[in-house]
Amino acid sequence: MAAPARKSVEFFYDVLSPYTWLAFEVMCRYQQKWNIDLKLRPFFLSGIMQGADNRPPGMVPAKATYMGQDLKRLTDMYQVPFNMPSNPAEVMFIKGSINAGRFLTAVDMNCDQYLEELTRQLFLRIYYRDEDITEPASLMAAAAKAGIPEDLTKQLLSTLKDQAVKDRLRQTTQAALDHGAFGSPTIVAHIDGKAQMFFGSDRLELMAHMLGEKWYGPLPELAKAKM
Ligand SMILES: N[C@@H](CCC(=O)N[C@@H](CS)C(=O)NCC(=O)O)C(=O)O
Repeated sequence: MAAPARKSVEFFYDVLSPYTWLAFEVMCRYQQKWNIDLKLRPFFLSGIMQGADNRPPGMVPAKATYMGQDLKRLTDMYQVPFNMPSNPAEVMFIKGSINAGRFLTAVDMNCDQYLEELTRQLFLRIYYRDEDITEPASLMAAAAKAGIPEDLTKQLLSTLKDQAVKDRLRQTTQAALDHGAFGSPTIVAHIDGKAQMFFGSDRLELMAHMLGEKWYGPLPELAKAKM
């Protein structure tokens, strides 16, 4: 009997979103375990908020307070080394992620073998070491940790204002909006010819159910070792 066809799962994300880091790490843990092709698709969360007429939950003071506690508990459970930056409002609402989004897009367009590790390194910068992700030197440092050769990084950084890169980031953002996105992470699983959209790091169990895959929790390796 032929093996069942692999299902494709698109992971739309912006590294400015701390919940997205959780979902990203869990999806990376599961990508070899499940019969899926995981496609990382960097988008621009501000564009999503605008396009969906939404606003970041962190702008509502009670939600911001709750999110701080929620993320602390969740990141412990998910084993993701999260630290809230010293000035989260500056990081999220002033500095933003346009350069990081364009850099991830350029990497996706030219050398996507580095995309997963570069994404992780950018998350580590903002949400572990409280470091900048907007300046070219910051992107250089993340790229070096992700193993991208220095000359290639310089060349990619020189394309951040190119129309092709801007258009691609805009198109990816629009593609997510077309699937009904209103925040990050937005995950689109293509199941039996139908695109199913899931929002949030807390919908992965549901997505596994829809995919017909087994869910072992956020730490599948540990769960396996215990069995
Ligand atoms: N419940 C979701 C929350 C994810 C979330 O709040 N994401 C933010 C960015 S950090 C967002 O885009 N929120 C849009 C909204 O809540 O409408 C989870 O656990 O992952």
